[in-house]
Formats: sequence, structure tokens, C-alpha cells
Amino acid sequence: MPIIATQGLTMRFPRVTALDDLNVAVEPGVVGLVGANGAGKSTLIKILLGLQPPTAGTASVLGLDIAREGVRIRESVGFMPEYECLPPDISATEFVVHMARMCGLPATAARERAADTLRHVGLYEERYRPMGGYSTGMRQRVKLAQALVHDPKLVFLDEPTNGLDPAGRDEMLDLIRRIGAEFGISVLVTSHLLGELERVCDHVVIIDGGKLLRSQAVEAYTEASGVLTVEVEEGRDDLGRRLHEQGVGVRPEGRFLVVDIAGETTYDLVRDGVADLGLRLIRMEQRRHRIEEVFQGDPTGPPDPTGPPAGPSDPDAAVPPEAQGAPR
Ligand SMILES: Nc1ncnc2c1ncn2[C@@H]1O[C@H](COP(=O)(O)OP(=O)(O)OP(=O)(O)O)[C@@H](O)[C@H]1O
Repeated sequence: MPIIATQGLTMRFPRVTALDDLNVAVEPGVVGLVGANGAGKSTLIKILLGLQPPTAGTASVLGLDIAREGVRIRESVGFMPEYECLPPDISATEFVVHMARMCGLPATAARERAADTLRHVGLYEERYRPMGGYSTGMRQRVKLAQALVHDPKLVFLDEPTNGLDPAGRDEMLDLIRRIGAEFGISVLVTSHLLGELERVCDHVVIIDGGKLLRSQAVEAYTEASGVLTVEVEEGRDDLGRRLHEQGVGVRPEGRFLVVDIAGETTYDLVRDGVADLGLRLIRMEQRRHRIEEVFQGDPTGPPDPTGPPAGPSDPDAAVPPEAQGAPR
């Protein structure tokens, strides 16, 4: 059963169409929802939580109808909002216990679940300090803990890495991966950064101007490319020259050689070259595409949500500001 399914979902505000005939279905797992600022991600989450009725169309979450079963959806789904929502003068423990009580847990269970959840998100030591003194990373963790405290089947995480430094972002992405893998909770996580979703998600949905661009398993975006990455301990240029003389398309890139694959013989030529030159081969692997490459240079493909190409070494290609707020 899909965890989320929408049919013709449309949300029109007076001046803008935030969701435009959206048809999408996603299976359990960690699902990324990516789009530029204003693409309609937060609007979709509010509608799926049953907090805002759509202008047209239908949707279900965990098989529950958003129009009739909003309360049951909110019982089974956790929500980490994008906006700042933490009172500064109370502690993480008080806040998360309160949220657990709001979800209907009895007092003792609420205290136990709050302590467990805060430990899972790495906030155990600081849990009695007022949240006003917390860093952005700690506040994001509290928001995550309150989304998990009632043991939901699915959590909606709206831009959970916003405002975090690279180390904080890595830790948050790790937590998200663990929520999916260790706790078996499905996740819908939004981001305007394609690279970070690729790292944690099983499936990525891309929307632009409220329209669906693609919805696919991550492997389908990152299928193998037509090049090999070859790394040798020393003698990279000798190997490159030899392959070039044999008619192989080859170019240096950092400490690697990037070799065009022209069939099985390419692997043999690299292997023989390494052996004949007496080199030590460290790696030879077929490169995989990055998600953002899917949208580059495809004139027949969908409009590009990712803007100009990001280098392969840029794991966090962002949707550029000029692609934001495109006319609908
Ligand atoms: N209550 C509202 N009234 C009018 N327009 C709205 C309302 N809520 C959202 N919008 C508009 O709908 C569009 C989609 O907004 P939404 O917040 O869903 O985008 P988003 O993809 O979540 O972007 P962000 O990451 O910036 O929050 C935007 O143009 C926004 O200005």
C-alpha cells in the first residue's frame, strides 16, 4: 500500500497555484520531496496532514483519506515543521513530554517516550536546559524528537537541515537514515538540496511550480554512467597515455583517470595496461550519475529544477534562487 497517494491534487491561492494537478504515489521507505523555494512542498505537507483542504483532487496518507480522516492521519504521522516553534524558556524534556501528552500518551509513558526519543536524537545530556540557549542543530533535534515521540508510522520532515552547518547537516541526515532503517518509520523529507536527498532516500519526488517532474527510486536517477573511474597508486599519466594510444577516450580528473567505456574490452585494456606498466590498481569502478545530472542537457526532458550543472564533486547542489518563484 502506498504511504502517500494523490490524485489531481490542486491548491490555488488567489495569486498563485501552489499545487497543480499533482498525481503521485509513494511506497514505504525514506522519500525525498525536492523543489525550489515556493515549489509547493510545505503546502503539500499541510494538505496531507489534513490541515488545509485542497482546491481540487484527493489524497490519502497510510490509506487514510485526507478529507475525512485528518485526525487519524495526525495520530499516525509525526510532523517536524520548517518554522521555528520552540518556546525559549522551557526545557526540551518539558516540551517533548507536553507534545507526547497532546498526542494522548499517559503521563508516565509520555515521560519515558520523551527521554527515549531525546536520547535517540542525541540530546540526552542537555535535555533539562531551557531551549532558548540551544544551538540551531539542537533546536532541530528537539523538533525531530517531538515528531517521533508518539511512535508514528510516518514522519513529515520539512527542511530538517535548514540552517545547519555541514557537520550538523551530516548528523541530521544520519538520524534520518536511522529513523528509516532502524526504527522502520517511513519518512517524507523535503529539501531544496538534491545532493543530500540522494544520500538518505530510497525514492525521490521532484516538483516544480506545484507540478510533478519525476517520482522515482534513487537508483533509477543514479543508474550507471558510461565511464569508469580508475585510480592507481602511481603512474596515472603513464596509464592515461597508453590507453589514449590504444584509442580509448580517457582524461585525468583529480587523482583519477576517467575512462569512456566502449564495451567489455575497455576493462581488459585498463587491466592489461596496469599489469604491463607494473602499477598498483586501487580502484576501477563504473561511475554512477548524480541526481542533479539527470536534469542536465536533456532538451526533451522536463524543465530543469536544479539550474546550472553542479560539479560532480558538489554533493549539495541547490536549486538556484533564479529558478525560484517561476511564473505558474
Ligand atoms: N496561505 C497562503 N496564501 C497564499 N499563498 C500561499 C500560501 N501558502 C503558500 N503560498 C504560496 O504557494 C507557493 C508554494 O508555497 P510552499 O510554502 O508550499 O512552497 P515550498 O516548496 O514549501 O517552499 P519553501 O521551502 O520556501 O517553504 C508559494 O508561491 C507561496 O507563496
